[in-house]
Amino acid sequence: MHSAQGQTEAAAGYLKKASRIEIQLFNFCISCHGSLILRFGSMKPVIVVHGGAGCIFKEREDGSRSGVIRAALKGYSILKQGGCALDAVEQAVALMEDDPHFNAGCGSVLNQKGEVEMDAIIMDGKNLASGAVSAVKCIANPIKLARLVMEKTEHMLLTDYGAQCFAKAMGVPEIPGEKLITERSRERWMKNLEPDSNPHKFQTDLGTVGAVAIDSEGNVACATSTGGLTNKLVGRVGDTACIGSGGYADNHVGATSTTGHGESIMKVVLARLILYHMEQGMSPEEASDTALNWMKTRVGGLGGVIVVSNSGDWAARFSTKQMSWATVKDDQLYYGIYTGERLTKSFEEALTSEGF
Ligand SMILES: NC(=O)C[C@H](N)C(=O)O
Repeated sequence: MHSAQGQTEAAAGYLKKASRIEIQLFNFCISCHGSLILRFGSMKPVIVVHGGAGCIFKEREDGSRSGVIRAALKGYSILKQGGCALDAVEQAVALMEDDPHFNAGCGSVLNQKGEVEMDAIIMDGKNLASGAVSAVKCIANPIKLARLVMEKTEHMLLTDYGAQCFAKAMGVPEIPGEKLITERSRERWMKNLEPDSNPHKFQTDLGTVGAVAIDSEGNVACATSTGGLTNKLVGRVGDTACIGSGGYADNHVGATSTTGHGESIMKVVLARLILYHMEQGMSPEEASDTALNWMKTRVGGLGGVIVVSNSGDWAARFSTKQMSWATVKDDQLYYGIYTGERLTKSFEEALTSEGF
């Protein structure tokens, strides 16, 4: 009896192993609707980035547009050279963190005390590994620290002082907080401190950054980074650092990165909700619209999302007035800011015009 059971278990174990070997050899996956996606050879890489949903002031439009285009070109170049989705999203987001047009890294909005406190998350769709940091100060690229949390610790989220100690231990250079503060974010912070101010008016100019990608091996990844909300309470942690809210990536479905009103995004767990709708058979676009609409009607929150599916379909959708976004697929760049806007250029032409 025992030995028969033992044999059965051994056979089951062998089968598990055998099917795993097959999966590695042929790299196929069974989608949620039961259809078989065979990926002999390689996937076409795709990257989608966003520079935040909200209301982008006229004077910031050009900078915002060129910032997302540059980030998408950077990420796609990595993918085109055979780099992995994780590297592509990390580098694309780091580029936007360094760009003062966005509310992430340098250019982040200020908390009530006039300091920059940043949140970031990265996730690997291959094994669902993820790393995040929240309320971090005095580092240039929170997304790189989030990746170190993912790769060098057994944890998924480090915050504030602990994250700072970890950064030090990892040799991440500390920079003066002042270096992350732009004239614009200081002005806005001061305006919001005036007794008759309306901080909500300025919350519409959000500017969080994010990226999702699929690489030639069919692996997906996401990354999101933000300074959060203007004049937020010290220690406020937003959606960006929270897995399933600020982003989610799973090779079985796809990857998504979100932006918008963080507390609303957390209430509906927006990133995972989109992937859930895709598991139920919706396209990235339908899933995004359904989830954004749900967030609007259920909790009155507005936002934007970017999505890539595990078959390389993508979407950039928002319920706010604007969201800057850019995508590269099949060596073609697509980008826009306004609802319905979809401009296009070849990858090569864009590389030249952006001076890469
Ligand atoms: N700009 C944003 O997207 C804000 C971010 N979701 C937050 O609430 O922290």
